[in-house]
Amino acid sequence: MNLPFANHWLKPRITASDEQRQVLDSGAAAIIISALAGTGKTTTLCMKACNLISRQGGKARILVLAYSRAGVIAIRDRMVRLNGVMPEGLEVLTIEQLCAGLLEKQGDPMERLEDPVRKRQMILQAQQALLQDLEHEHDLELGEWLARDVDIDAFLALEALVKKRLLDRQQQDSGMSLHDFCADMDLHYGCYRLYQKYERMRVGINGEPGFYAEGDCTFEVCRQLDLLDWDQPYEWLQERYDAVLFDELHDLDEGALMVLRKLVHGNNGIFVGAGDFNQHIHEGAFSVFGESLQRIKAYLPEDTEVLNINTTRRFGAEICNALNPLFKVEFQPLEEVSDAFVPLSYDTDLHCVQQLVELHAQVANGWSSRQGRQGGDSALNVILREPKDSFLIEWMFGHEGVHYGCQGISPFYLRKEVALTLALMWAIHGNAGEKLLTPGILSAAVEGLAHYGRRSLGSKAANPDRLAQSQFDESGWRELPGIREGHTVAASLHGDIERTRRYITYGTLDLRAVPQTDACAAILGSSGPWPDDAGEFCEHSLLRRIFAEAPINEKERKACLASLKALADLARGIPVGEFLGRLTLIVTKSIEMHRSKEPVTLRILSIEASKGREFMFVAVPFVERGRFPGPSRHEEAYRERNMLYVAMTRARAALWLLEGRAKPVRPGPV
Ligand SMILES: Nc1ncnc2c1ncn2[C@@H]1O[C@H](COP(=O)(O)OP(=O)(O)OP(=O)(O)O)[C@@H](O)[C@H]1O
Repeated sequence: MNLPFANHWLKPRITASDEQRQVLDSGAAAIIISALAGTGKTTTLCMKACNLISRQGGKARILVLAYSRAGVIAIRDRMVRLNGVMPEGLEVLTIEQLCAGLLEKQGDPMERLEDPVRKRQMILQAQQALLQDLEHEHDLELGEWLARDVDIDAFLALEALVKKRLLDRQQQDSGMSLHDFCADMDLHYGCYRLYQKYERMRVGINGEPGFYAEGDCTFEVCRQLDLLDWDQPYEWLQERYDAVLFDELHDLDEGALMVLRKLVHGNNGIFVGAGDFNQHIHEGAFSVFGESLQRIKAYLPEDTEVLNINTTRRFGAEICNALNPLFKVEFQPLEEVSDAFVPLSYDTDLHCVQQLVELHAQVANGWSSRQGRQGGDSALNVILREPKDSFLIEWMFGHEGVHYGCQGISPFYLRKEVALTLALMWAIHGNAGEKLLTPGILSAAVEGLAHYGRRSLGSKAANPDRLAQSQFDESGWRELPGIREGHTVAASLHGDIERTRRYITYGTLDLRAVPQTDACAAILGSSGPWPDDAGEFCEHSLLRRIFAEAPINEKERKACLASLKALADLARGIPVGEFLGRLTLIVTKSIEMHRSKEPVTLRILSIEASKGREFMFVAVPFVERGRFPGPSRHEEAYRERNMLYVAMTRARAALWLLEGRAKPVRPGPV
């Protein structure tokens, strides 16, 4: 195939199109731009920001918000492309970052909770505390439900829903009992009660949260706003900016909308928001965009203008023609833009990755030599639905000596569950004096050991007196090694197999310690025989036991087992020593290339990391019905469709769609 040669993306001259000009020239106090991917929404917001700044002699304070971190990166990128540098006076943040900043300014202590295992522990303590409370309440059904294992995933989904949709407030306004409200909204009553207990413990009796997990800062600001009358000003968002611009309006939930409303009504100049409902991909989240554009408009001034931009500036007619029937949308291309859409079929995963290797060679050699590596980004960007799909890609490209980078996912050998498996392989089969694995892999393995074994936890029950006072008992956590300590331990294990064995068995390098009793220690204690085939090793029942017993939620457990399977598929038929040797070679070569700043010619990205961004050459592999788009409940099916839409709309020059021959997605619609 001849790669398209087009000037539009080699020397982009960015002057506002007529559609964009409407936004720049509008005198409305608020504007909503509703448009498809690549039509220039982010660029238009950046143009508007530059316009306002220059009109105010460079003195304007402008807040540009995005829902996701990837969205923030995209705004910065477009701004630099447009303006050369980030203008002064511009703040680019996610809503959660904005809210975290406000809480910090208020002087609240801001402990962040990012560790999912610790969060799980908190939920289980809330369960214990609620069970204690129930001694005074005779609700047999709830008692029985609570006495069983709590489904952590269900809890997290309900928590996200309650916080994003501000359901507590809705329940109070409804006047219904919690029981009736849950029945009415199809929510699990027991789970809601548990959520309330967890929140009570998180926030404490004095209303000062002990910690903030992702989403809690926005929720806290919403709680503060809720205490105000509808039109009462909120000083932290009052007259702070000359304009507020919002990208990714399609992801807006009720909580974010509440914050946005206060910004818009707080004398912060004009408001411009942009969104594309097809890109709403947040799990279990709720969008007020799309059908309910009215909901947003109700929060904005009366003269809010809705403007549509139909012409995509990212890609040309070929990609538009592929997308329109597949997603039932109406992309309009610019005539002068040439692009290529190339559908390919594969029979097996190996066949799919072999085609990626060929495409990469075509892109890296053909294209960059024609451009003398001057013409911008000549990497192939592979966008994946599932992290497990990167194993075979990394393994094959690693063997080819290709310098690749991962965004939104870690290289497979640095994922905790994989690194732990590799360390166990080495500890069992390795020989003294060998320098297999790298300090980075061992560091991830030490993290894995703490994460899946959670060794010092669980042995110590939470203090019932603290629980009775609605307080978490975190004493067990303080004993766990911190991340820095983990790195130091890992560095001392590198090349020292005896020490590694000891660390896995005892969970410490302290010679007075007693052996652990968990699955990892059991593996080293077992007399074997352990298979020498690296693939069979990964499938061993004792290894699976680590993840079966780990204090993780079902989603993570499934992901760990999927990782093990993907690793087993790579390693099958290769003796452990050879497998670890080959892997170590790939990793050390990659570290060398990174150190010598060799350009990355292959990028592997998650959908989330690709959102809001664009690349010259994009391949979307492993596209099959039931895989990508994946299986989902009816209400979540739009999400799978939208993820494919996001992946397929990232290309500027060429898009390769690799579809499973047995279950292709085309002709569609998805
Ligand atoms: N007026 C213009 N002239 C030339 N190029 C433009 C213009 N407006 C936008 N572009 C280019 O079009 C491409 C898409 O723009 P942008 O990323 O802003 O679109 P978007 O609608 O925000 O995309 P997404 O929906 O994926 O977030 C970018 O390469 C941008 O530089």
